[in-house]
Amino acid sequence: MARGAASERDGSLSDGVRPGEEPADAAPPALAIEGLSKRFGDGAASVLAVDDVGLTVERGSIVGLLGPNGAGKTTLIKCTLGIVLPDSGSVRVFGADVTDGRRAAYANVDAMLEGARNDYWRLTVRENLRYFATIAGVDPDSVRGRHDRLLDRLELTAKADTPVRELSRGMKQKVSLASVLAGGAELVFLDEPTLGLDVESSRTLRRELRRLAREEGLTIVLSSHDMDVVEDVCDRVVMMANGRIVADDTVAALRSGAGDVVRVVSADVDDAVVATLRERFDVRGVETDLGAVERDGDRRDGGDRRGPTAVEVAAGGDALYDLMDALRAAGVTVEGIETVRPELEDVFVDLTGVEPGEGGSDEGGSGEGDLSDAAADSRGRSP
Ligand SMILES: Nc1ncnc2c1ncn2[C@@H]1O[C@H](COP(=O)(O)OP(=O)(O)OP(=O)(O)O)[C@@H](O)[C@H]1O
Repeated sequence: MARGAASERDGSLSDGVRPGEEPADAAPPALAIEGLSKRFGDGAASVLAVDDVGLTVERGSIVGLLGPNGAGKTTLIKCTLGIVLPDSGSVRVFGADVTDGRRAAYANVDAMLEGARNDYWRLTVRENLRYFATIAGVDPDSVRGRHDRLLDRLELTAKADTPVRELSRGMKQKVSLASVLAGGAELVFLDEPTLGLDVESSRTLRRELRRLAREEGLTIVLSSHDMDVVEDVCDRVVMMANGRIVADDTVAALRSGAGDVVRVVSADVDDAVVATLRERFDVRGVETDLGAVERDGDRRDGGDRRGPTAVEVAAGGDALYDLMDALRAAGVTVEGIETVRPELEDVFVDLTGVEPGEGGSDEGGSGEGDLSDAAADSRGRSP
């Protein structure tokens, strides 16, 4: 995003309190969205991509935006960034209404949308950081120390003077993140920031995101289909489906609120028993004697399976008694029973009806190019 006279702080991203200002705890949130709606097209063929969404993101927090393909995440982010004009609703960034003054409101906002595509590949890593600091309105010499720290923490120091085009994909992605942070943005939108990264690079990037939020007060809105990344990094998760927010809570609260799932172990649990249970209960997983787990019909075991030995069933409260009755009626001698904590992925499937990364009610894309194109346009650059 174009940034105006961005701050030239060299060690911290957070504003602190200046004389005459309200204390930090009274400061407006980094992002406040109210009643935001966006419909594409007219008449019967129109799509209500975002449907009356309200969302507040506190300073220094990391919020994960999740949802199946077509849920409205991209449109919501585009509306928030001013790339798409919403039909109704308001967006305030650090208290500033974006319709009152776009340039000022977005002064400390930036976005990394599909990673490496936004960098200048012919420039070196350090030249990219200096360039993006400059277009953010910051003298690059004044933030040299900040750039050194970013390069160090993202393990890019050895490549600082290498043209970006010569780097691996993972490194390019880390350069993109560094570029986004080079000018001192205080609110950043990161679209699939770890997509395609190897395990080590992903870990480095996650660690740096956590540190930036915790130590420097950076506010991050992160969209990802990777539940591990979301669990690892995000303070809070906002799930969207069909243009609406269907859940907004911490990972722990979402998992604990998902209801009890019990795991029943027994040599008597075979395919016939599982089929019987499926008629009355929500069977979440089946564990075979080979140790493979089948979830929601997606079998991942090999060919030589002899049959399940454990089954996971959603059975909180009275349903547990019903389950025990059903097992007894099916001639199953229970060898072990335990409560299983649902994964964030289970919560996602429950709320949206689809697996992460799959389409929701609409398989169509945005129809107007992806976010990375929009971001590149808004920043006036091309790789
Ligand atoms: N420019 C457009 N014209 C028409 N329909 C659009 C346009 N942009 C988005 N849509 C529709 O709006 C809905 C929400 O799309 P959006 O891209 O915001 O979802 P998403 O959650 O970001 O999906 P993904 O995970 O695939 O990126 C979809 O039905 C999509 O087809």
